[in-house]
Amino acid sequence: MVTPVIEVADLRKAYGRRSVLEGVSFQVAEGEIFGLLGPNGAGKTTTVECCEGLRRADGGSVRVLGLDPVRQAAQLRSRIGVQLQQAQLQDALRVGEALELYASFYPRPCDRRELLAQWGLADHRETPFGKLSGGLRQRLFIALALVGNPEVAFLDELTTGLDPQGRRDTWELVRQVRDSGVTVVLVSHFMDEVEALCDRAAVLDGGRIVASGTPRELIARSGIGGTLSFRPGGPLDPAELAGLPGVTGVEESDGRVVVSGTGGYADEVTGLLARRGMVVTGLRIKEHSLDDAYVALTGHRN
Ligand SMILES: Nc1ncnc2c1ncn2[C@@H]1O[C@H](COP(=O)(O)OP(=O)(O)OP(=O)(O)O)[C@@H](O)[C@H]1O
Repeated sequence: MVTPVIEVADLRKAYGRRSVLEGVSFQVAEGEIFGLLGPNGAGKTTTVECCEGLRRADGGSVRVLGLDPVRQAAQLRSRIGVQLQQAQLQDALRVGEALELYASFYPRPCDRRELLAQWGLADHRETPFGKLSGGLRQRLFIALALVGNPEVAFLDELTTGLDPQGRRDTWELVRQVRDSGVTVVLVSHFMDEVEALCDRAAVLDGGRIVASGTPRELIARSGIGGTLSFRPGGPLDPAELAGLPGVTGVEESDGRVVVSGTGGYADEVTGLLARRGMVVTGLRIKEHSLDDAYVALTGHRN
């Protein structure tokens, strides 16, 4: 990895006697969308707040853009953008006023008109915060995180409260933000979101990172594999299939053969069928999703 934008090493944090982070380490590269996943209470927000300089770690080290978020807070603050998890604004504050207020905290804020248009808020410039729908509030919070032209944006619960189309639109906008050179750290509960959006992700559980990598790597690492099923055109010995590398199970029902496996098991099965000259029909391959991998890695249903 080229010089990482975020370097977290052996991060430790306790609230009173309760240890929440027990040696968390990960790195985020420039210009990537990095996801932080984990069950409720896993310590995601605490980790991100240590990166933002909002919380002081008990041990370990955190560097963001090469800066110590606590000791060099003033320098860092102007270079990062933060979407607060349960952010609230005064009901009477208008959308345009909120953006101007947040822009005033930064030395090089972006063009507010463009930002409003980009996030579909142009027609709501004069709308008071209290009158915005849940979806528009969410878009405003994201816009507020970006108004300072940050080099790193921390987005927490990005699409909570958005409808399916709104979520997809938001993902596309976040990709554009990434493509413009901003590094994005995304705290998310939604596996489909991480799978669709993140270049890499880390799974936090029990105060530690239990796995990290691209969504594909996380699925592969969880060892859950997938299934391949078909109707054979002639007799086939299930024991022969079961003996192939990566195959973890073979079942037959209703004339269909269902082979489960991991790694390159599917290539092994199709190779065997080809060697036997076996014609099959109704071939289906089902790969497991990041959702399945998450359950396998953490033992929690999301
Ligand atoms: N200020 C605090 N004082 C005491 N305990 C806290 C404090 N903040 C968080 N905690 C506890 O620390 C644990 C980790 O919280 P944190 O918010 O970091 O987790 P999270 O993974 O972001 O959870 P969620 O997905 O529910 O937002 C939780 O059990 C929480 O109750």
